[in-house]
Amino acid sequence: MDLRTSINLNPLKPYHCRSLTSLKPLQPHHLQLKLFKSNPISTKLTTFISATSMSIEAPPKASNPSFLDQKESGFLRFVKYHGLGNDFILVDNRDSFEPKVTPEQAVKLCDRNFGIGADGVIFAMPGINGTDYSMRIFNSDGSEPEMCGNGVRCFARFIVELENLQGKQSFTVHTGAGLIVPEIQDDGRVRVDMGQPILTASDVPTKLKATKDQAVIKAGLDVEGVTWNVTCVSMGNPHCVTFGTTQSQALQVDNLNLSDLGPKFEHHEVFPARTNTEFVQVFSHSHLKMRVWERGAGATLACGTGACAVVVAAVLEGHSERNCTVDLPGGPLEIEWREEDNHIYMTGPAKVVFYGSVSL
Ligand SMILES: N[C@H](CCC[C@H](N)C(=O)O)C(=O)O
Repeated sequence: MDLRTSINLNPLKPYHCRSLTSLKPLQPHHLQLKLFKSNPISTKLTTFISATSMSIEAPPKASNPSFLDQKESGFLRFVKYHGLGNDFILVDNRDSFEPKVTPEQAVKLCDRNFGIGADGVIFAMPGINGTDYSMRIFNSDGSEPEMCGNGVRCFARFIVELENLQGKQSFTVHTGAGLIVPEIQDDGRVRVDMGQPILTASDVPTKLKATKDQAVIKAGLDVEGVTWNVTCVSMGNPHCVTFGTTQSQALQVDNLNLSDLGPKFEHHEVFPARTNTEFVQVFSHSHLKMRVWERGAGATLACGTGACAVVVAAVLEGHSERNCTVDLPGGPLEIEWREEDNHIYMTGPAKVVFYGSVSL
């Protein structure tokens, strides 16, 4: 893999690194860093930099689409985005329903040591059944989830760049979770209609016995001898939300060892499609804090669908109101589970990190 990166990034947050032994290590000469002082399109000046010193400005304005239009044979152009540190490689796939990157290539691209580094790869594809666009995503382990909340905010910003749109914009997006409608707000954040939560146990899916109206609410889940109280919610993708164990009802989420706990939930036999797991601390009836172990991606800095599932579980268990701020390690999301239409609305940022091209 030959990686060429034109960097317009804010200082990268320290990320967890994934070690994948199956990858051939990149040779130093493979990595050609180009620092664009401004918009990568118009810049003639490129400065080759030593890796030790980088003073980098964010681009003065979003790049216009010609960066992505330029076709370098054998190279895939991409834009790196993040939503509260949950980061993605975005690919302009509007000309085809066939992803330009295979799941196996996605694993290599997502690797934080030998690739670009990301929690997933997201494809902007043509619309389906009359929607403006469709979105597909591969997790960093190559699996394909139904939906991604932080990802769809990045997707919306990406579309604005590609189509050179200005101001408030809203699109219809077909996803594995059904119709999703993101809207760019005046302050640049993205508000997303995430649809309705799915609570029927068999649809999450989970084999746990329903505790109320076919839903699994505050049920006991045994994880290596410890019984956790869990509520299971699907946002198109499965979530297991816990506020504590039968021994300790009030979690201190910063004290949890997610690397140890997370996989035990993700691969638990009661979750036939695996699960994302959210560990939640309640600050007040409108303020929650969570950490997440994501299916197919591990501990991430944020999870949009997870934050939605957390508010649903918090309301159902009586911990919170329907309007909440959810603090994630990467920052806060505003979540509203609206009673009138039973839809969940998520509002949060999505930021460009850098533009690049990579040979597959
Ligand atoms: N790993 C998740 C997909 C990404 C969800 C998360 N990044 C979000 O923002 O919703 C899954 O396999 O269901």
